[in-house]
Amino acid sequence: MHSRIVKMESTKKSSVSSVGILTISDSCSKGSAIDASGPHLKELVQAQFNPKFIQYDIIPDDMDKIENTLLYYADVLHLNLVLTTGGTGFSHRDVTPEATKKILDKEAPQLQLAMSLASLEKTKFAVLSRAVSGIRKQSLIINMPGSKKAVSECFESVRDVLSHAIELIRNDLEQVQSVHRCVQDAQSHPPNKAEKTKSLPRHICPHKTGTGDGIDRNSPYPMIGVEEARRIILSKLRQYNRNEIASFTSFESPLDLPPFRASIKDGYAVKSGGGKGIKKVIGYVSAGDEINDDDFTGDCCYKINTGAPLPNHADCVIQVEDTKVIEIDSNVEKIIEILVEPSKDLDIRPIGNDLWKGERLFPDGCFPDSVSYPAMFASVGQIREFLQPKIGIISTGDELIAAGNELSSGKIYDSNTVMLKELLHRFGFTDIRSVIAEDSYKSLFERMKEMTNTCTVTICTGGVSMGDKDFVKKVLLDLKMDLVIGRVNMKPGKPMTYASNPQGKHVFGLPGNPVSAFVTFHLFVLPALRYLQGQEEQKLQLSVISVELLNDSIELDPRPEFVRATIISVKGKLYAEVTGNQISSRLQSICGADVLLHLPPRSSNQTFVSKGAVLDASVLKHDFISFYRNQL
Ligand SMILES: Nc1nc2c(c(=O)[nH]1)N[C@H]1C(S)=C(S)[C@@H](COP(=O)(O)OP(=O)(O)OC[C@H]3O[C@@H](n4cnc5c(N)ncnc54)[C@H](O)[C@@H]3O)O[C@H]1N2
Ligand code: MOO
Ligand SMILES: [Mg+2]
Repeated sequence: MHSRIVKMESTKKSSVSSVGILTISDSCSKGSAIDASGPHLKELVQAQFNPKFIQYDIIPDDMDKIENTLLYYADVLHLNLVLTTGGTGFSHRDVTPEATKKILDKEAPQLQLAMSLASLEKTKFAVLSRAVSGIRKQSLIINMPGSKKAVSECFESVRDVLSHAIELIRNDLEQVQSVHRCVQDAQSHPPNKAEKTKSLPRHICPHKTGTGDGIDRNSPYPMIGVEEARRIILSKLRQYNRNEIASFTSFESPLDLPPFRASIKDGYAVKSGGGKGIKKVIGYVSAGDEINDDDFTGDCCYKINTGAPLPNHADCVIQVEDTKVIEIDSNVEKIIEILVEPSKDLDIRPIGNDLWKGERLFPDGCFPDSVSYPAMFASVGQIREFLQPKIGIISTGDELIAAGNELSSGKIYDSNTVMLKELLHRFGFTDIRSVIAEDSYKSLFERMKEMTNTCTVTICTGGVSMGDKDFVKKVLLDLKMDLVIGRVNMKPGKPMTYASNPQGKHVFGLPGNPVSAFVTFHLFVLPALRYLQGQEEQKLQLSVISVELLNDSIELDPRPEFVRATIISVKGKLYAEVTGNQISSRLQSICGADVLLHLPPRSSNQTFVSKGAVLDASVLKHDFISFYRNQL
């Protein structure tokens, strides 16, 4: 897919602030034809709406690609308006309407009628268009034919109603989503019928999505679920960084291992044809010796060590335990007796037994990690470090003083930088730089620009919530990054922010509270870093186990909660005990934290979890069992 993001400064306000233009054409996608209708649509859209953001792509006439791109535009980019051009006719490759119908929530046939009537005034061939229009989530999607003239006519016939159509879609869905969120956050108080109507949203939802200014001071960012946030981040990584990820299937061994026939035992190299009995010891072979090519008779043998190269004319090794010394002189064995019948190839590791020349270092389904990757390369003579994404840490805050310095009034020590560095080391990431940014727009803008220029992943802490010095989101938008996550429905970590750009740069704006940063690092940053190391997608998240709760009772929060807990093994069964007060400023709650317990959000039929509840828990470290006991 050829992809280009065009962003413009807005001068007049329009409700159409983000537009997708999708050219669907085999020949334009291959480069054998030049797309005229897509760029023309872009000019028309720009003149009509002056949107802040236009996403323009060219893809072939392929059902799956069309469907996936439309889903990406509607579900991930949340574009207001999506105009497709091409693939609407009668030829066998034309499948745009079929792919579009598959993803629409509602059809809007009158838009097509308006466009058809306008086109029919110019040409009777307009009846040969099968285009469809409709709504998916908050996006209005309209198919148009694949010529410059046709898109002009079609756009002209509907352009005056598009802005209003989008206002209707956004208001409607905003309302529904706000109610849904309130239900999620406070399920003990489900909205009644009146509350669901547009004019009566009386229930004050603490997490409702607003404009963030004027009288509506709620965050303008929708609060999405943890799983949805993970999906969005992964889709961005796949979109922007897939090609950078090394394919482990391509590494082949340049040599055989072992490179020679090697003895598996300490013993005697013999000719199996010589049978058992008395043998004259005609030499000693140790690991590292050259391969011996001298022929010998069946009544002779070589003393040999494990790993030593087998003499070329021997075909069997008899271990020391199956022999007897008959004659020895000054510690040098002269004659021995073989007590068992020798058999060909016994205790010999053939050439290429462990890895043969041309064999893949990392077979299918077996992905390397920070140990096996450099070790496998070293075994075939190559020095290779495991993939190390460049990582930048920015801690924001005028209050921060680095440990080791004197604390003055109103200041606190910076623990986030140290914690994140140590976590990165724990998980094998070494290419790290860090900086502290002051709580000013200028300072943060400069630090963020610098970091995003040099690093693939920037982990920023603080400055993502609602304060007048919380500049992270604004800076990311001004750096023209796609800010696709502004809040997540979780505790702690609600203001978690994520943005990326087509250059494959990713920024995680973690909340400043130290425990919120700890939790969101594990749930969102670590999987992204693992992706960039080439890890298998199923292995990006922390391992999840089942544990039994030891605490008497824990009150549930309206948000799903990730609670730090210590693991106790009682005869192999795993129990979890919460690490004290869980307020997100109390760093001490990560002391002794072996897992993050997943607590469900409060609901009308569940307001707390009690002792004995079986819960999922994300494992934070390898040595995750703190105590072993015989009984509780
Ligand atoms: N009006 C609202 N206020 C807040 C909301 C909200 O929804 N509405 N959300 C709260 C939640 S939840 C969190 S979490 C925090 C997130 O705050 P920020 O990401 O904006 O972070 P800061 O304001 O910069 O700092 C918060 C807190 O953390 C301390 N901090 C920051 N950096 C460090 C560091 N490197 N080492 C140690 N401690 C650090 C900072 O001093 C503050 O105490 O917002 C709530 N507010
Ligand atoms: O989500 Mo904040 O992280 O509750 O403290
Ligand atoms: Mg703040």
